[in-house]
Amino acid sequence: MKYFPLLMNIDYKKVVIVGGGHVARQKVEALLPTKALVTVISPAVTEKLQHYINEGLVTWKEKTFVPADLDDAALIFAATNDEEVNNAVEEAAQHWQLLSRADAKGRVDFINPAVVRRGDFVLTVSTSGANPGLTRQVKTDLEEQFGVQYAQYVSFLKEARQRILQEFTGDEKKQLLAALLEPQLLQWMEQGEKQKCEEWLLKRIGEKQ
Ligand SMILES: C[C@@]1(CC(=O)O)C2=NC(=C\c3[nH]c(c(CCC(=O)O)c3CC(=O)O)Cc3[nH]c(c(CC(=O)O)c3CCC(=O)O)/C=C3\N/C(=C\2)[C@@H](CCC(=O)O)[C@]3(C)CC(=O)O)/[C@H]1CCC(=O)O
Ligand SMILES: NC(=O)c1ccc[n+]([C@@H]2O[C@H](COP(=O)([O-])OP(=O)(O)OC[C@H]3O[C@@H](n4cnc5c(N)ncnc54)[C@H](O)[C@@H]3O)[C@@H](O)[C@H]2O)c1
Repeated sequence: MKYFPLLMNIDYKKVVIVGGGHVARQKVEALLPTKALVTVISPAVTEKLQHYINEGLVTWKEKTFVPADLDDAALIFAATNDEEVNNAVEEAAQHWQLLSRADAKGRVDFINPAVVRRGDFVLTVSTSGANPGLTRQVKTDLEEQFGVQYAQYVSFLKEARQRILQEFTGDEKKQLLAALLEPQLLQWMEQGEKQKCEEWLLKRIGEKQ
């Protein structure tokens, strides 16, 4: 299967997860950084999920699945350990609702990549379902390769780029945008020397207007 990768804005959209086990917990954790409105449908939930429910981060309907649970959902996760229930979720999902089945059976509108988040910097990995274990392994490698300092680095790059776009045009703009990716800036950020990055920028583009 050739999946189409994208980063989706699901803020304030309803997301229904059917099932309250470890896989449901993984899906919830992937959704937590967003402002999606998440409801879990399940007679039981894991301890971690119970914690998110207590914190008001997720709504829990303590019951078995019925089709009306999917009303108004933009995204649906069928994540129970019972293929019949996952089939019932699939049957109840409207054509305009996007469905993901954790058991990878039947209709699967989307699958979930592994995600490494460093602020605005987001790395995703998938094997298109071929081997989720490899996906996890590569994610772990990426976590090491792209450490937490990337959040600050990308935040600096964002602000610097916005200023360049506002204040320069043509070749000058192109050259400044290219210079911004000099390895030296990342090295300074890794050494905790953000000030040097700011100075570097000021030297090239002048004081803030
Ligand atoms: C990335 C990640 C995100 C997430 O879960 O959201 C994710 N699986 C993760 C881990 C993981 N999953 C499994 C293992 C055990 C090793 C193994 O079985 O290989 C491990 C490894 C571990 O946990 O260490 C078992 C498994 N997974 C699926 C099936 C059903 C099947 O393939 O038939 C079975 C067998 C169940 C059974 O035994 O019956 C199916 C899917 N899992 C996917 C995503 C989608 C394709 C991802 C891709 O393209 O590679 C897809 C198709 C659907 C979906 O769920 O979206 C998450 C990364 C963790 C992280 O981020 O750290
Ligand atoms: N995508 C992945 O990463 C991945 C990994 C492992 C397993 N899986 C698949 O996902 C399934 C779920 O795995 P798990 O580890 O979360 O299982 P689990 O046993 O921990 O959890 C299953 C959950 O489904 C709930 N449930 C059962 N019947 C229900 C119903 N009628 N209505 C609502 N909820 C119901 C249970 O209460 C439980 O909370 C597995 O069976 C497997 O097919 C996927």
